[in-house]
Amino acid sequence: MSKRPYVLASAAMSLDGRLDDTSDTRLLLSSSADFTRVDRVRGSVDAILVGANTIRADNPRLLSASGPDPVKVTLTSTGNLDPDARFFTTGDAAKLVYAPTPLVPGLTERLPRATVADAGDPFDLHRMLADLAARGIGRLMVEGGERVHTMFFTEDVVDELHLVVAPLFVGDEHAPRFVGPGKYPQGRMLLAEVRQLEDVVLLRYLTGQAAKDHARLREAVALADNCPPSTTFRVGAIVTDADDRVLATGYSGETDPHDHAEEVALAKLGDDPGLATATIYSSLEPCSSRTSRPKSCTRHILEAGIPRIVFAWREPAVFVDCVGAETLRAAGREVIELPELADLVKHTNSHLPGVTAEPTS
Ligand SMILES: NC(=O)C1=CN([C@@H]2O[C@H](COP(=O)(O)OP(=O)(O)OC[C@H]3O[C@@H](n4cnc5c(N)ncnc54)[C@H](OP(=O)(O)O)[C@@H]3O)[C@@H](O)[C@H]2O)C=CC1
Ligand SMILES: Nc1c(N[C@@H]2O[C@H](COP(=O)(O)O)[C@@H](O)[C@H]2O)[nH]c(=O)[nH]c1=O
Repeated sequence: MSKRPYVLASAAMSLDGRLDDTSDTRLLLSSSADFTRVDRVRGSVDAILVGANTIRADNPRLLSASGPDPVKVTLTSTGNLDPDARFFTTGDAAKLVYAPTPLVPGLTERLPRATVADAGDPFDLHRMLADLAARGIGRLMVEGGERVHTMFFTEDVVDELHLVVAPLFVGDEHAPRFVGPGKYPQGRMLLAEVRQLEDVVLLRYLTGQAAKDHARLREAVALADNCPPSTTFRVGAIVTDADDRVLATGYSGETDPHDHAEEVALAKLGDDPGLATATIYSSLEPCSSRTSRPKSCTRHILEAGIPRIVFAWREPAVFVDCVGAETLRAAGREVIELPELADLVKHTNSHLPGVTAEPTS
């Protein structure tokens, strides 16, 4: 299977599941606090995608005030796009238009501010995603509308969904829905977060590997409850193989007061061949320097050859300035941070100076 970006689908819908009404003006479903959140998510991704019909209906800018503007992406089968639409005229980031092969030369001439990319003939979503990955897009936010969300979900290429429910009805059967009929992946998604933002509710769901990572990391976080009383960090770690089977677990102080969770788990594995395709889950960013022992957990992970590291809480500068995540990334390892679980970890570490946790769900 070809490489594709991490796909985050985002939508705001009414209580009757509509993305908009059928009037000429765009229906604001999000609250002001939610628009601020959406702006932050836009600032955290590499690219943002909407369907050509959303450009025609809303004339969106798709910019971010809170981060670098993401690359803008759209897709069309007709080429019916206005070169003066705000999608093309606002922001400095690149604009990409994916179209079926026969349309590419004509559209390239008509849309001078954009790069028109070949999506195959017929249009191939997987080819488009592979092309985005090849252009360096690691995280793609998909804002809709209905046809686009339907296609991404039925093709099973969504990793995360941010669904906002607004407290109003649209009541028009011609208004666009969040998604239409189709053959969707079976099974339940993982509900990772529920957040109230003024009068709307954000539901954050995860699928596939993203859901597995979240669930395993939660287990690693809970392991830290076994740590003996300590004046340093209380951390839990789990090593899993390529099939998500647990190879080993560890927690701080498990056998000796100086033990770190990751080194305890790794010491149980020796040179297990499964390490070459393993993932290590740690509630805290792996340490990059130590006073009590010669090797940092970052060094242990590098020497064990583990290719994937998932952690929740970036180490705060309580004792040292940690560069574990940067060091592992620089060495070519895949490092995934799930900050939504950081408050749980802070809660277990509230004995440390300056560490306070928000209430957790
Ligand atoms: N509330 C919210 O969060 C959001 C609401 N919206 C709303 O959604 C509505 C638009 O939704 P909808 O009408 O479904 O349109 P979409 O925005 O999903 O765009 C559909 C268009 O995208 C292109 N397209 C889709 N699939 C393909 C494919 N496989 N190959 C080639 N091109 C493809 C086609 O363009 P073409 O016709 O040019 O061939 C198609 O008409 C608007 O009212 C907008 O306000 C949109 C985003 C977010
Ligand atoms: N109406 C609506 C959304 N609509 C999305 O926002 C786009 C407008 O972007 P911009 O012009 O940059 O502000 C619009 O085209 C559609 O993709 N999004 C949401 O989170 N909540 C909402 O209620």
